[in-house]
Amino acid sequence: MVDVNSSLMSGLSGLILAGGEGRRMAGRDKGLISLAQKPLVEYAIECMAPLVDDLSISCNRNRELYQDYQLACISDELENYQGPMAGLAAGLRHAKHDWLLVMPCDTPLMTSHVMAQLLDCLKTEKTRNSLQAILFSHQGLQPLHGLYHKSMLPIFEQCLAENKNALQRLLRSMDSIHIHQALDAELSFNNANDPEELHTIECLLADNEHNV
Ligand SMILES: Nc1nc2c(ncn2[C@@H]2O[C@H](COP(=O)(O)OP(=O)(O)OP(=O)(O)O)[C@@H](O)[C@H]2O)c(=O)[nH]1
Repeated sequence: MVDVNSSLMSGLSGLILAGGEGRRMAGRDKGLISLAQKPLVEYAIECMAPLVDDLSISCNRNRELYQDYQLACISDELENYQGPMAGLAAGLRHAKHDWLLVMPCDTPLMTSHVMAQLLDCLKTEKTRNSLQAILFSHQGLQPLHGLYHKSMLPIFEQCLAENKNALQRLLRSMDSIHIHQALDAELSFNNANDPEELHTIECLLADNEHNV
């Protein structure tokens, strides 16, 4: 298990992606959907807050509700929904620091301990200077849980301008990406795309609490 405190670094920005259309959730704003009486975005805030010193929410609707969390709310500044790459670009544009730690709002079982593994990969000067992104692999590449460097911003902007917003395809074509095999992360990447998956996660959460 990674020690979160030893992984803390000064000068890290954070972003929670909550700006999607939620079509598989009947168009509902996923970050605000309740799981065990708590909106999904709150799970992500609790996971990220111990790790970063400048946390923002990427949201395109219900700004007034997200503002209750006293965090900066960043919209994509693009017409229509162009996918998570648009949220990442806006997040990097507004980030105070060179590195941005990112997670989506729909993985409430993700923990600070697992996310901190990415910070450990940043510890050596050599790694820090040569990389543009550090991402998890867990049953495949997980581009929405990662560390992105500011130098990715022009790349994202160009892709978006050319309507090439497939994140996986872009990242797989780059060699300045480090991929870290996630440890102790059996359930952490389970995401709630639709009501059925949300129910499954609710049961897992109840089991977890029961076993503590
Ligand atoms: N800022 C921003 N975030 C997005 C956008 N699309 C998806 N996301 C976020 O990326 C994560 C994964 O989103 P998906 O489940 O693939 O897409 P979604 O729009 O939320 O849901 P569907 O419409 O059902 O695909 C979630 O945290 C979303 O909030 C977007 O256009 N802008």
